Amino acid sequence: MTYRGRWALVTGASAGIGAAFARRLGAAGANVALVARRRERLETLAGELRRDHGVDARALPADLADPAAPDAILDALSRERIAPDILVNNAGYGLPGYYHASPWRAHREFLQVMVTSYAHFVRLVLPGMRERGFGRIVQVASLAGLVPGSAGHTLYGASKAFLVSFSQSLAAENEEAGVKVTAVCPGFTYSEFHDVNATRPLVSKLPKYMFMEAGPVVDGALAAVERGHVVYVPGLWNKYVAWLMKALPRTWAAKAVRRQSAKFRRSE
Ligand SMILES: NC(=O)C1=CN([C@@H]2O[C@H](COP(=O)(O)OP(=O)(O)OC[C@H]3O[C@@H](n4cnc5c(N)ncnc54)[C@H](OP(=O)(O)O)[C@@H]3O)[C@@H](O)[C@H]2O)C=CC1
Ligand SMILES: CC(=O)[C@H](N)C(=O)O
Repeated sequence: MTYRGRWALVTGASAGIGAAFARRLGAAGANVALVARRRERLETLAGELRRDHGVDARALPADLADPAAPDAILDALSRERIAPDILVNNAGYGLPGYYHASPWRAHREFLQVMVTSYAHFVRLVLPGMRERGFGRIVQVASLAGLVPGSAGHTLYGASKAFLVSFSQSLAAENEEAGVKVTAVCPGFTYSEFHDVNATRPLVSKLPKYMFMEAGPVVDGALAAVERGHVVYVPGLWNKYVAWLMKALPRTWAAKAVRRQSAKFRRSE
């Protein structure tokens, strides 16, 4: 699939899965608007995309914990007459510990980044996509959004379950308008995610077959959105876990998640 001449907006583009999306989309000919907090990383990546793929690229540093950020980003793009045909909602992190152990501000900001900013970006780009009869919306959820909640990182699985359900409704509402929507649900993926939330010592003890590189996750996600696959789980192991969690009685699945997640969720 070529996206030559189209603009993509990628959040969380300064590292990991988001940076992989930006590179794959650039390689497919898309111009790419890059959003994250680390300006220097975005500018370096924008230069790489221009140099390696001959596409246009913009660095748009922003903290998505700021409720005004999505409007400011789309206003900046609109001033340059840029209207995204592709949105990759990806920015995210894990907030370790039990719910009562973090202040409400930490939870409020988490929900702003992981849930509200996603919904806000979609609302800002969707009308234009529908008018043009073309749109691709990829929302990076997680396998954690398809399984019962774990102890620790309390809002994480819930935020990802929201993205799965939100994407399903968006797909149903917009299929006729030429707008395709996919929630991609990776399992453990090599990125900075587990360094940022200081769980690397825990997850590094997990079997390697539980992990995937970001590139194949992204390749699968882009192929999934093109074929209209609304909830996409990359990798055989993750597909097996998703299937097992659906096949088991809920109480058994919840017990299994509780047992397994104790190995990689921080309780403090
Ligand atoms: N890695 C994994 O095992 C899995 C990850 N996921 C999901 O994938 C997505 C990407 O994570 P991943 O690539 O792994 O992790 P990384 O930590 O490598 O990348 C996270 C990205 O999100 C950005 N980000 C974080 N907080 C903010 C903020 N407040 N404002 C703007 N940007 C922000 C970071 O940029 P910066 O710090 O520069 O702001 C960075 O670009 C997340 O939604 C995560 O939940 C899902 C399943 C598995
Ligand atoms: C980052 C992830 O979503 C991973 N599956 C985890 O739960 O840590």
